[in-house]
Amino acid sequence: MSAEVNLGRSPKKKTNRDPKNFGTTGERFVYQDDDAIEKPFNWKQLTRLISYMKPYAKQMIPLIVILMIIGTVTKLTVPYLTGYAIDKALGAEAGSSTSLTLLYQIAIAVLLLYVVQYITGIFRIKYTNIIGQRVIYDLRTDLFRHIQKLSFNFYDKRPAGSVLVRVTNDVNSLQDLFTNGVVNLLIDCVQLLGIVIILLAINWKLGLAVIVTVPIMFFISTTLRVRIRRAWQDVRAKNSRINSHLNESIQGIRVTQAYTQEEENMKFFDQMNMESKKSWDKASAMNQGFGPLIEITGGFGTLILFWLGSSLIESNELTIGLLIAFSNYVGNFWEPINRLGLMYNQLLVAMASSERIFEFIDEKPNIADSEDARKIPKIKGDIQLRDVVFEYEKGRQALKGINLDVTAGQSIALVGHTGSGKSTIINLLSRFYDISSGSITIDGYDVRKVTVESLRSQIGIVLQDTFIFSGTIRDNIRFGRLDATDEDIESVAKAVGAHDFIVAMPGGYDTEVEERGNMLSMGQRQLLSFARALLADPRILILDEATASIDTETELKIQEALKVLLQGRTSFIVAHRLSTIRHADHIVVLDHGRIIEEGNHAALMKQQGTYYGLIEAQYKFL
Ligand SMILES: Nc1ncnc2c1ncn2[C@@H]1O[C@H](COP(=O)(O)OP(=O)(O)OP(=O)(O)O)[C@@H](O)[C@H]1O
Repeated sequence: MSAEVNLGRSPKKKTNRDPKNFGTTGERFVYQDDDAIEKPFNWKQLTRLISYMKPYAKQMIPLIVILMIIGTVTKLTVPYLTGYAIDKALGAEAGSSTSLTLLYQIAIAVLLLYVVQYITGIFRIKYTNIIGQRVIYDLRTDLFRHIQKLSFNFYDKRPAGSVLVRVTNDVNSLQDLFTNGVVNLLIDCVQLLGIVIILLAINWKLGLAVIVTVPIMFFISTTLRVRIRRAWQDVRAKNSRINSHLNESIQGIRVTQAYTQEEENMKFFDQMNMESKKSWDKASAMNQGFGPLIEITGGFGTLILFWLGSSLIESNELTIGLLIAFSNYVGNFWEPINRLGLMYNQLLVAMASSERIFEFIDEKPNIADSEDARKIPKIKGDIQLRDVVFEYEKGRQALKGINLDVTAGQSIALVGHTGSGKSTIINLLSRFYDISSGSITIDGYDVRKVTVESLRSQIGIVLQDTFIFSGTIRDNIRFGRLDATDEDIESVAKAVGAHDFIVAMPGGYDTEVEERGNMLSMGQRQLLSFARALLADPRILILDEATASIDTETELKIQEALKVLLQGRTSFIVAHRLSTIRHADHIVVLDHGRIIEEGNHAALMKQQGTYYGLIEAQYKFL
């Protein structure tokens, strides 16, 4: 696109007003909950997610696995050595005597094991973080590259906020899974297996008795955690509704005060605040119950251990040292089970996030080059519309058979009531949508048969809602043609009459403007967007004229700038100002998707038809 396209401004957004989707329903304020926050397991999706690790798998995964195995083995050796020390060095085993030398040796061995465990842990975390960060980087890049290609109809159906949430929150929520989750899952499984084997090897009877508590533990850890997490999610959802309401209230404070709606507003706020408090109380109560419940189950395991263990010691089937080692292993048991419960939770959330991310990645742009698409050569600017029919949604025609012949260099003003189809025509010319039937040709080339890039790069678009990106004024103009020199930029700014106000700004062309250019006036923003379009020097120019009223002086400046901008190009203007309409070579009057009148201003006024009525009604004060 040679000039500017504002994706944020989708003309007619449809919102899903199904009450089922609303969290808080009030008569006036309705805040929609985000999509599902968790989804059941989906192996295919998980495999697809994990495939993002593939590029790094060869390099790092073997190393991580080795570090993980060393770490686990060292960890699991310590309890055994402790038991051994008690039996052999402290003489707890029948027939053995106290040996301080052996005790020191074992203590040094334990210390060394801890050091090894610490070092392997550091490197393992380092490498898993590297993989995690790279995977997230790749995923974010893929997603951003893809959403930039998606067509207008995709954005028509989705509020900008939901797209944003996917690129930020959903990707971030996968971060934990990749940095710790996958590796921890492996470590925990290996550790659990190791402990089970050791327990059974030390004493199978005691081992079996203790392992019985595992399913209970696992059940508590997963089920209860799921419920606790949901409760906290509910708290977050309620808080985010409060935030939405706050945001809306503050933004609309002038209207609220003007209509004395403060009390009414307060009632809604109070209701939401109360809901948030209730959900917090609930979540917090559940949270407090979790720890003690785990401890009680742990205590139950210890009870079995000591009850059965003591009788095994009596019958000489177990030594005191081994019983202590056993109890240490059991202590180590809960840790991985607990983490697996956490991991299970993380996976459910990751499933929902990845589903949403992949839904975007799998969305095919509607507007894509056909297989035999060719580059359109340098455009002259002859345009033909033949029986153009278009529907945004099946069965509702926005254009009902438009025929139009435009010769290169002509300026066409599109006028008509709101919803008559003006914006639709300009959207179709640059192929933001494909027509349902008929044809649109530029210099004899059907727009569907040429590459989108070659077409759009020769069409400039200046939208009503001028989009200013954060950066300098110079950068904003340069957006029209990235290789333009500073001299080119100044020369187009001068040509459209923007130079004077730019140099009067504190930093001149290097003044930083905020995103959306709030520090610039409407007229200044318009002039900047004209400069941007002029720099791009497109053969066809599409202009959606701003409707906002501006003072007469700025109006004159804009008209002057327009003259420069339109010179020598074919232009389509969704015109709102009488002066613009009057200067157009050809005026097309639309009504309910049809052309009902066309000609120049004088001829159309003479007809005393719809155009005459429109001008009389809308422009008589200008
Ligand atoms: N993205 C969309 N999805 C569905 N229908 C749409 C969409 N955009 C426009 N329409 C419908 O198509 C018809 C023509 O709309 P269009 O935006 O072209 O009108 P317009 O003449 O430009 O109006 P305005 O002067 O208000 O901008 C209208 O009935 C409108 O509701």
